[in-house]
Amino acid sequence: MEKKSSLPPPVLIPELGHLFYTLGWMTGTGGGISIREGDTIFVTPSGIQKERLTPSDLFLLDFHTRSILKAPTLPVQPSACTPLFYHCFQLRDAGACIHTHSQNALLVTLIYPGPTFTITNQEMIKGIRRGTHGPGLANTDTLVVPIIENAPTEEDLSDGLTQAMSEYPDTCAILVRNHGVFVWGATWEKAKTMTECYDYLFEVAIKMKQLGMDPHC
Ligand SMILES: CSC[C@@H](O)[C@@H](O)C(=O)COP(=O)(O)O
Ligand SMILES: [Zn+2]
Repeated sequence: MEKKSSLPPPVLIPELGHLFYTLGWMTGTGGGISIREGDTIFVTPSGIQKERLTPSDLFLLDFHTRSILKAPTLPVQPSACTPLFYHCFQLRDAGACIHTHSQNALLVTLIYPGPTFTITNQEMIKGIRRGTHGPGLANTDTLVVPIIENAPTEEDLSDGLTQAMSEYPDTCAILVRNHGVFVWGATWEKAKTMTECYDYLFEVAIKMKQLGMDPHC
């Protein structure tokens, strides 16, 4: 059983931003984090260093109307990823969504030129769920992650993201070529641990290919 965090999202999100920056997932202001708590969506501000966020930097939005309930005092907009986070909340019933610019995520989109990343026979596949609320996969299952093409703005990724969500109903992640990955989960803990498992598997696949090995065996 997972321990429930008592940290409110405005405290938790800056902590996660700092951690993800140290992992190289959210450098140069890239990436984003959003958490849903009931009818309130907490989202990172646009263009702000993720490792330096404070609780007062977070936006609070209404889940149904998308209107801003609370904004930082700084002249700043909610993350450009906000429409994509909403797709995760509204189409996949996510409780949290993490967008990283991890180089592992980016590189697999280059070494898998087709529409999906796949890997099998890895222990860490067991850390990924079949759909937002489904059971964990088996280590012998083939993990499939759709890859969509990048676009000039984050908002332009909406069509590709929603199409991939409907074509791959079991996935909890979507890769964006030359860009990064969106991962969601039922809770922030599940979104975080699955992002870690996905990133680990992306890195393993890159290294296997470098060694001339096949990630599908
Ligand atoms: C380094 S700029 C990256 C952005 O264009 C975007 O891809 C991103 O991930 C973050 O957008 P933001 O609006 O700052 O939350
Ligand atoms: Zn991005």
